[in-house]
Formats: sequence, C-alpha cells, structure tokens
Amino acid sequence: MSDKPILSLQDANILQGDHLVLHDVNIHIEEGQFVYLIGQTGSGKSSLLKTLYGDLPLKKGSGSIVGYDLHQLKEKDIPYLRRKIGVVFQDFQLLTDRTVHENLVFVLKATGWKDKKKIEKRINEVLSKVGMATKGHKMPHQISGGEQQRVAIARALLNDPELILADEPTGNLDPRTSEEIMILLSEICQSGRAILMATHDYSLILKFPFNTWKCEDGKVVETVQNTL
Ligand SMILES: Nc1ncnc2c1ncn2[C@@H]1O[C@H](COP(=O)(O)OP(=O)(O)OP(=O)(O)O)[C@@H](O)[C@H]1O
Repeated sequence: MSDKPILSLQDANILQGDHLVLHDVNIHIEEGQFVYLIGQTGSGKSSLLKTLYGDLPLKKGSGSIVGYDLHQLKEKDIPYLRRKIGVVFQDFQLLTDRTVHENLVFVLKATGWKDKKKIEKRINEVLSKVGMATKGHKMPHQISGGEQQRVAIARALLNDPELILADEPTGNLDPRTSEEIMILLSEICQSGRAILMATHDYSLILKFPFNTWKCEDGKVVETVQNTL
C-alpha cells in the first residue's frame, strides 16, 4: 500500500445552502484504507459524502478527491469524477424498469463504453465479484434487498474506482445480510480500493474494525472504538 492520498479535505466547511453543517473539516484517506463515518441523525454524514461526490459545492477550504480539486470542480467535471468513484446508497437506487444486466449496461454506456464484447466481459466480472453472476436476467423486484445491494456494489465497481463512498449501505438490510455486505466491502478494500462508509450500525464496526470518524457538534473527529 502506498501513501497516495485518494481523498483529502483541509479546513473545509460543509454547507446545505446557507446552513453550515460541518466546519474546519480535516480528513485524509489513502489507497486501500477503510474508514467509517458515524454520528447522530442530522450530524452531517450525508452532507459530507455529497460534497465529496460533487452534489454539494465546496465553498470554503480545500479538498481533493481521486485527483480532482473539489474547490475548482465545474458542473462538466462531475460525470468524470463519478467515473473514478463508486457511490452506494442505502436504498440501492437500481432502475426498476430493467434487469440487473440492463442496469449495468446503462451505466457503462452512459460512461462511454461502446464495445459490446468488452461491456459483456466487464458485467460478468463485476457480477461474479459480488456473487450475482447467475442473476443478471432478474428484475430488481425479483431479488432480495441484500442481492439488490450486491448489484448496486457491482454497479459501483464497473469503472474500477479508486474510492467507494457508501452512505449507510446496510441501513435497509437484516444483520446477517449486513455482515455479508461488509465482507464483500472488506474484500473490495483489500484489493486496493479505499472505502468511506457512513453507518449507524455500531455492531458492524465492532465486528469489522476500521478507522472511524465521527460527526459531532459541527466537527469531524477521529474516534476510537471504546468511546463509540
Ligand atoms: N437538502 C437539504 N436542504 C437543507 N438542509 C438539509 C438538506 N439535507 C440535509 N440538511 C440538513 O443538514 C444537516 C445534516 O444532514 P445530513 O443529512 O447530512 O445528516 P446525516 O448525518 O447524514 O443524517 P442521517 O443519519 O439521518 O442520514 C441537518 O441539519 C439537515 O437538516
């Protein structure tokens, strides 16, 4: 593992419109690192992640993510930034009117892939990686929540991202399925990708211990497990 920074914020303010959610945020993630983001409801976890994937502007402070300067980020840069990071949400956000396979084709075509053979090869690779190789023909409503999240993770992996941002990816899943998703995310991390994951599930943190940042009183602080 090198010490190449995949993500860093210096003295950053996180805003929702005029509302200051977090101030003077200083964080840093390197290649292959797994970091949890915790904090009470409304403490700013999603707002921080949104700033990182370009959904909220960084107006004060500096920040870089997978080589992009967040302060200089233009609307036209956002699709390119999103190809270098994978984003996973609590509610999976699959397109419900098409199969698993078609969901993945859609993303590849939207991100510039044209060669049919390469598209098929990549889809097989990511579906195999998440244990869903035989389910490509299913509609999202024909598979379980855990399986839908596996597909959403496969979708996040399509463009081989250096970083995955996951906003409560186990929030809609039962404890056993949550653990399976954590095992999958841990394996993805071991293969060299960095992961920043917002969660409310402290039992997962205890079972899969990684560095933890807490949003509290408008700040992000590094925390240790016995003070969770
Ligand atoms: N779209 C929005 N417009 C204005 N304010 C918002 C918006 N979304 C969130 N906020 C406010 O920003 C603050 C942080 O919310 P955020 O969603 O980032 O918290 P969170 O830690 O992710 O919460 P949760 O654990 O419930 O998902 C809250 O005060 C919230 O009310």
